[in-house]
Amino acid sequence: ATACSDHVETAAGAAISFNEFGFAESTGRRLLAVNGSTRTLMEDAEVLLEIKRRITADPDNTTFWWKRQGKNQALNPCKMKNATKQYWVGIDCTDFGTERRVTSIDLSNKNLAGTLSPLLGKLSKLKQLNLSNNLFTGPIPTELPTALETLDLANNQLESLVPASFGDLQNLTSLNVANNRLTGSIPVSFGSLKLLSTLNMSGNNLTEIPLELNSCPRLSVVDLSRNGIQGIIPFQYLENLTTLHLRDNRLQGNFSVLLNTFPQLQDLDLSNNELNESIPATMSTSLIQRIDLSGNRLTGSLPDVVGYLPLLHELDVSGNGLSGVLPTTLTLLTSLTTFNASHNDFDGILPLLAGIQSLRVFDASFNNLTGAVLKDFVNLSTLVYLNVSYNNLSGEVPSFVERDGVNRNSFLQNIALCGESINKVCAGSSKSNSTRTIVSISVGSSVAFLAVVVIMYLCCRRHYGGKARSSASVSAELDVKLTPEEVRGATQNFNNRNYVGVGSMSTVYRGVLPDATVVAVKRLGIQPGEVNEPGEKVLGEGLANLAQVRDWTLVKVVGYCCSPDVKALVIEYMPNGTLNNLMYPPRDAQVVREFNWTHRFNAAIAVAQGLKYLHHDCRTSTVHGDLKPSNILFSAFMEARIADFGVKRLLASHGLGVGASLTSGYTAPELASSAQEATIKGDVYSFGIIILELISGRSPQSLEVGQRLPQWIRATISNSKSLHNVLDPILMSELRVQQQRMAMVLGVALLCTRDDPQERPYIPEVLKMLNHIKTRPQDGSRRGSRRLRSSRSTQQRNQEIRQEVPLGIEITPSPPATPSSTPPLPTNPSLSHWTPNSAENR
Ligand SMILES: Nc1ncnc2c1ncn2[C@@H]1O[C@H](COP(=O)(O)OP(=O)(O)OP(=O)(O)O)[C@@H](O)[C@H]1O
Repeated sequence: ATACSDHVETAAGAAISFNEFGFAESTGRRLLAVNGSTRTLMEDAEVLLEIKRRITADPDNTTFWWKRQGKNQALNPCKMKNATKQYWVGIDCTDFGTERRVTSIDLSNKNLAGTLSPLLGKLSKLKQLNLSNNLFTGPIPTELPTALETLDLANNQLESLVPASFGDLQNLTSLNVANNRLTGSIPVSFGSLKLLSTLNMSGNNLTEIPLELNSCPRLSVVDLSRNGIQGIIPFQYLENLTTLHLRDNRLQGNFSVLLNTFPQLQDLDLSNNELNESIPATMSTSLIQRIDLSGNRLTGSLPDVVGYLPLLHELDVSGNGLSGVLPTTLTLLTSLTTFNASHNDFDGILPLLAGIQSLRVFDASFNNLTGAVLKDFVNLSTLVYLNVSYNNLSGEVPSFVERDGVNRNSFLQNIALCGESINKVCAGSSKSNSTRTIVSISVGSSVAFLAVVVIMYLCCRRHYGGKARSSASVSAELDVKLTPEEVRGATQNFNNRNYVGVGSMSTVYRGVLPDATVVAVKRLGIQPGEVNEPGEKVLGEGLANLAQVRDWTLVKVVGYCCSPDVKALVIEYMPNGTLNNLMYPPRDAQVVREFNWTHRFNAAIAVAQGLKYLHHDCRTSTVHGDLKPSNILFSAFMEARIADFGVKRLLASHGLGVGASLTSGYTAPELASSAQEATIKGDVYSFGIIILELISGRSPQSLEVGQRLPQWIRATISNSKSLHNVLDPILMSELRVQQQRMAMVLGVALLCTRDDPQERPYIPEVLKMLNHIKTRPQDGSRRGSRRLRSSRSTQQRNQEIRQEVPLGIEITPSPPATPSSTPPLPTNPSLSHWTPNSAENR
């Protein structure tokens, strides 16, 4: 009997000897005393049977032949030469003198579910273990085979602390436990892994990287992205490090050491962290090829030194607070393929990159760049994506060959740019705008309407940095009216193949415009003749107005069509679908798993930014009036944007769709019970419900009749004094690390959903609170004392939040920091590959 005898008893219960074919035979003796490591093939086989026993689902029958076979009930896990069937799939053996032993298990991608046997560690000769891409749950066994060289448990649902015993795997060269639910710190024992070369622990809930990783001299590829890792970057010197990915964490502090003391570094990704220093002025990593610092809070300039990195081919510093001119040394980067400096405060002229014959992607949008666009640059034949929109560029855009990604959309919102290629007549030019469909604001339409359009346009188009626009550019940029032929052409005559989804008043189709822009065409369900001719004209004007409301926080209305038989809005296509798609069936398990707290919190902040824009940053406040998850759409980079602003109200003002009531559960009580017009405080209520839904995973429509989500949540937490009973189970694994934030965000949502509209905060105040919660240190330490100028004092609001969430969780009152100008945008390429509509349409 041994400590593991319970497992042994379930095994064969008979001793084994080899027959002449190399098969083992039962001899009737008890077989395995798994007191230490396995010593024979038979003992290896017994452990494999125990591993199999822990597998609760094997839909492809992968382990079917893992059993005794033949007349003699022989047990041989090693594949016989030339065997094509009836062998133990996934097992490889190696000869050790006279004996064969199990040295490799590969059960990757087999849809297996179950738990990992603690006996795994007994396999004394096992060198390779690959159980990746399955559905294993439970903990990683603390005892693992000490001969292991490669261990791959990625893409399962393993849930535990990272065992300190990993440090005993002295032969380990590659460890991959990405995309599980591991928590806690990486153990300091990792410092003993002297042969470790590849370490991938991305997509877990890890919180700390130990300094001891610097003692792993062979480390070459490290990926710790998408965790909740806080604190400073601890790496100091690793001679062989080539790839370091730390994106989507909460790392702070200085990173100059990475660019100066890692001689082999080629690929550095620190995107979407909380780095707030400046980019180092010296860099000595001469092998570096890719640097991604996007989505941080970097300040200062982009130093000249980047131009002296001879092999650099990808540089992304977008979404920071960088300023100054773009360095002229960029022209020296002869291998550059991708340059992204968008969403910063750069000024000066566009760098002269026409000589870089490898350049494929150039994005300097949302800055303050000035000067002209040069002919050689725009005609660079390698360029597949160009975006210099939202700058102050001027002069005539030289003629160029339009192509995917390089077209007139590359130059949007530069007041002083003109030229035939962007359909805007240059002052003094006699050429008229000819071929394209400029909205012809008909002679018959009233001057008053034009004034309305111009005012709406001016107030609701905001440069990223809030710059005002002159009316001179307005008429030329109203290039949004499409003919029914163009809309039919884009959607292959509304072919069902292009069907995306349907709402109460419209059907949405995917479409492609002649310039290859992929769009969503929202065809309004208005029958020919339902609107008379004058009404149609006014409706067209209303749609044109909607197309002018533009901000990066909103789903862009690219154009509209208003003819007797086709009334449609042509909208930016959002490949990651709606918030509903991400949270509820039919949905993709991987997507759900990845729609974690960070994504949800970022989505809440993005929606608050969008509402702030609509309510307060326009000169004329715009009420959304129908905010709900199906009107929050996600871009390819998982940025949440608001859609459908004002559509239902526009239709209602024409007596259309009056039967299509506002979606229950999201409408504020004062509006649901009266015929009152939508209000901004009504939007705040709907927003609060959406946050409650993000936290609880419950749609207000899933509750019993008469029950409301805020009341249900208030009652549940005041009874249980715990977040457990209200939290979406998918977020449960993050609770320990994010508890304070979750509680505070919940408190904000409950403030927003107070019954009395007067008691609800305005959205800028909500945004400040959310930004503050996002930036506050997890340990609750206090920040500076800048005060929030709002209708209520910050202390009062903090007090209210705590009243709303009586959980016994310490919520440290501290004044909100001024929100950063550009909150980092979440990126998640794997989500962007997912097409919600394919699932939806099944
Ligand atoms: N811009 C877009 N990109 C991708 N998919 C979209 C886009 N706009 C809408 N959809 C999809 O089409 C569906 C129908 O959208 P629509 O706006 O017509 O209705 P809704 O907002 O879902 O409902 P309701 O009309 O009741 O408010 C959405 O649920 C979404 O899945």
